[in-house]
Amino acid sequence: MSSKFWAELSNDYEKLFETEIGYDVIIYAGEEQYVKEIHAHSNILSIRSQYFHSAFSNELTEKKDGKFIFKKPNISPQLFNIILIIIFILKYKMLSDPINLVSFFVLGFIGWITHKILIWPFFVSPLKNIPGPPPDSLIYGNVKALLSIEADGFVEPQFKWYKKYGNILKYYGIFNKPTIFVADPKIIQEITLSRSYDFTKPYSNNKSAIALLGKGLIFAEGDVYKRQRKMMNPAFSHSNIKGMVLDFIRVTTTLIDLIKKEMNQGNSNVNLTLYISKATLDIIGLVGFSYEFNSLTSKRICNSIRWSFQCHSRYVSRCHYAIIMFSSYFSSVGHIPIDVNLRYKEACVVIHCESKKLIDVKYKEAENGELKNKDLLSLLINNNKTLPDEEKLTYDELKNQIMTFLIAGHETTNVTTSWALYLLAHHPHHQDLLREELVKAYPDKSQFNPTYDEIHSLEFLNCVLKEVLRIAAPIPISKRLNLKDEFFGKYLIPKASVQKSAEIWGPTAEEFDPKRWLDSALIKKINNYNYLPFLNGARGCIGNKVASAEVKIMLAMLIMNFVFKPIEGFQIKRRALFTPKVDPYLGLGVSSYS
Ligand code: HEM
Repeated sequence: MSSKFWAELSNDYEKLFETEIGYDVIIYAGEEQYVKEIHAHSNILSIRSQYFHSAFSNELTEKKDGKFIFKKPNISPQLFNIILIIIFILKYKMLSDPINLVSFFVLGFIGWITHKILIWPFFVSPLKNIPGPPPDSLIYGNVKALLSIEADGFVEPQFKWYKKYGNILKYYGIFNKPTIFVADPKIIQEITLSRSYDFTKPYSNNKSAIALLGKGLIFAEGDVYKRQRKMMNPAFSHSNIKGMVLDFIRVTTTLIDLIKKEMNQGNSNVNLTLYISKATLDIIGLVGFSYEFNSLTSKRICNSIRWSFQCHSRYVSRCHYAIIMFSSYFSSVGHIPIDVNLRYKEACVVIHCESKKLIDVKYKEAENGELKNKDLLSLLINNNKTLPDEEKLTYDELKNQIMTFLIAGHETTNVTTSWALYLLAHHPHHQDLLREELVKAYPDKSQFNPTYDEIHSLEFLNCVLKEVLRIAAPIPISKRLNLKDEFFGKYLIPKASVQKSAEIWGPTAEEFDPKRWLDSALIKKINNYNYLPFLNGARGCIGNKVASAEVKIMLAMLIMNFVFKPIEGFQIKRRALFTPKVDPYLGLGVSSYS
């Protein structure tokens, strides 16, 4: 191809941008992992990279008042590319020279792949000098190591890297995409607190989750996010959460009855995974939207339960994880009609229909005045009615919060309770100490009916929960993408690493020891940036008080009723995916405590 060809192509490209999305366009350069301004369209390389970029990404960013904001292109990138191709074909009469046309695409593709996998990550990327592990493979970089199942306790792979390479390191993602891990409390403070709005959740990684959850509080950004969070904060107030305690107790009582029933049938080794998962689903159904999933007691798997479990099992499956990773490069991968994609799509449709039904019922009830229930959704609807139009949540935004609460509030508390029981079973001394505290406070367990404040006044229970969240954080990684042109492109904040650093937690940092939370010298060293199971700052977990009260009540009631022990010869591993799960399941020896 002649330089004239590229120069003219450059003009076409520029015109297209000018007419369709304005001149001052910033490309969110997926392949380069940092936002880059297109200063001029004269450079052949940048045109090539923009062209290929636009073929594989679907978001563009615009600069306004010095800030980068995400902007959907007026035309889809796919359409954009098709238009470009048609222009080439018409302009250069490529159809009359098919060899030329094919070689254009083949060479372009080979060049792009070589640049992306072999040249850019090692020789061009601004991250090239940051230390970190070498890639294990050209295709999946270090991702396989990150996803490996941990058999030796709770030490995540990134923690091993962090020990070797320091608290700012780089690993390679799919196609050797360099990604930064930060375990430096000062940088974490900057990202989560002082400049939290300069760092967004990376859209390309979250496309699949957004299809499921919609842009509720977890995935909203910018001003939309601020409006949603401001509007939703009051629903999570201390006084509202106090009212949820009875629901936590009611569901846990059913859970205890079921475990007792299984024991009465002669089973002393119990698979607790499904019980706990169902209990936390029932709880979030009640406190989230006064919805009776009754998953613990119902034999029939009704649609609503099926969609929830379906999306979890799909969502965490390795195959789906691989698809999520690859679809951040090739969005069409998520549309290939294979089983995993079809079932995921089906789950999304069912979820949206169920959420719509739920919200329509509430809207109808709300026509007759204020909703009486104190679940989160009712509180949001009541609050919404009082707000001026510009502050209100739209119908879709409210609908998206249903799935947001369900996913954010079910899996996290499920995983926390499961690991708490596992750890207490493996540390019988701490299990005994906890039971001692509980029995002292509530000698008659049938009268266990604590208030919100009473449950938080139990000191050792508090230590146990904090330690579980430190050693087995349910969300061990938060991903962020900088919107400003930073030296580093993309930050991954491995909470697990700051939460297990020997510098802060001492030589027993990797061990489960709830008593460390009684050490006043240690407490002085702990801050919001070296202990962050709920993250902190503007995007910290809105449900942290709900979660703490819920897990504490479940644990307290289970420990007052049962003694948990490991099953000899049965090995439990930690599956290092989104919320690290118990693998294959939480099997524990259970005996009654009376
Ligand atoms: C032990 C249980 C829980 C843990 C450890 C936890 C942890 C977290 C973390 C780390 C984040 C920040 C994620 C990120 O930005 O990368 C988060 C966000 C969030 N969590 Fe939780 N969570 C828990 C329970 C809950 C519950 C019970 C609810 C709802 C009832 C909830 C609702 C949310 C929501 C809506 C967000 C998004 C907040 C925002 O961006 O403003 N979480 N959670």
